Amino acid sequence: MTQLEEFEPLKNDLILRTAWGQDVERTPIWIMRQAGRYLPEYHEAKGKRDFFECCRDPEVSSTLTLQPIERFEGLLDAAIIFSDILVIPQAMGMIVEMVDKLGPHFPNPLKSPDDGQYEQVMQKRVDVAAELDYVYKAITMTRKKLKGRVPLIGFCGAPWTLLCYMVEGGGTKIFKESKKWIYLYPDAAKALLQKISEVCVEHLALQVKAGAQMIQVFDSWAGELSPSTYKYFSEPYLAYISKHLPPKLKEMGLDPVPMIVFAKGANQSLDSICNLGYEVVGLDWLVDPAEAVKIRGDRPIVFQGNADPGILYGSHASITETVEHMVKGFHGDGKKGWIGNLGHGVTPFMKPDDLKFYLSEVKRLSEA
Ligand SMILES: Cc1c2[nH]c(c1CCC(=O)O)Cc1[nH]c(c(CCC(=O)O)c1C)Cc1[nH]c(c(CCC(=O)O)c1C)Cc1[nH]c(c(C)c1CCC(=O)O)C2
Repeated sequence: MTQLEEFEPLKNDLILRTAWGQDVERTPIWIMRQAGRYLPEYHEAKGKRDFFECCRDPEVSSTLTLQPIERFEGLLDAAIIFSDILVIPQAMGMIVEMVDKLGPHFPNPLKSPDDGQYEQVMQKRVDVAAELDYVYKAITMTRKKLKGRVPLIGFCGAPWTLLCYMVEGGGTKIFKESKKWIYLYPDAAKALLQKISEVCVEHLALQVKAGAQMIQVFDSWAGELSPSTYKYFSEPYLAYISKHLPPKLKEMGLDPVPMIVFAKGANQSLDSICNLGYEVVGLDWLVDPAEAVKIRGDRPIVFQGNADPGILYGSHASITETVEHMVKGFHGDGKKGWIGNLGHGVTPFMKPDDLKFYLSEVKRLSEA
């Protein structure tokens, strides 16, 4: 039994049926970063609160999660809990701040295996349930407020992407520290990746226990690795998560949930990503839908994506054209195997009405 009694039954389970590989009536759709700064109501609800303060307040987090569901009523087929991938480094004992207009900042990033911080992070026994209790409270509260309108997605960052943030101390264009870790201290990097992976499994399992009905692992920096270093520093840990989450859920008396992996920029490894044990593989816009379908072959993998988010800066005619191209490419073999999304998140500069048009075009053209 995954469902706590107080949750209403789902009125729209299209995305779950699609993720499990069933034939469906149309393509379900949700959007990465569908909640956030491009929505005026986000700024209003957030007020003067700091970003992580919003994540830590279940009432605020659930309000922000529901905003796109309410604005785009009937056009989104899933909600994603308002939280961040960087709550895991925080749970592991690191300080992370969100600096306005700059993004995340770690005042004390991990510098080398012999700085005291690394030792501390590696030694710390992480009590995930206690540290991230606010995420689970937000999920349970959001499930109640959703009243079964659409399923709720939980998520975490992939070990490789989290390592990048923990050693860089924030965003970067050159990945100097991350590359130093893998090329100078590969064993220490692998030990850290393993430790992060274990926290990821626990965090995902507890999100499902709290009410998440599907999960996504975001490997936003997968594209910074070469095919061979990706195999060594990212894939084994993505595989660790997909291998250990289902038995962990079983042990906790919970039903399995569909798992999505999004390894942005790692399209050269798409064939092996299709073997990682996830039901759904998220695609960025650098891979053509028909090409991805060819690489998938007859494996029962569902794709998610993948229009260039930049189409939302363009005309409605170009949005329609892009959606037609995706429908043709992904639906080559019938109305299954595709969850609509963009190839990455919406940006603060996009107009909600243009996103609405994209959502309605996927709906219209995929059911035709
Ligand atoms: C890399 C990453 C992060 N966080 C996340 C990723 C993976 C996805 C991706 O690749 O974009 C994931 C994430 N972050 C957020 C969500 C919430 C749910 C949703 O998708 O709507 C999710 C799923 C909220 C957020 N996370 C963040 C915001 C903006 C916060 C604000 O300034 O109000 C939101 C709404 C902040 C954040 N958090 C992070 C960064 C780099 C930033 C700053 C980015 C920027 O300035 O655009 C780390």
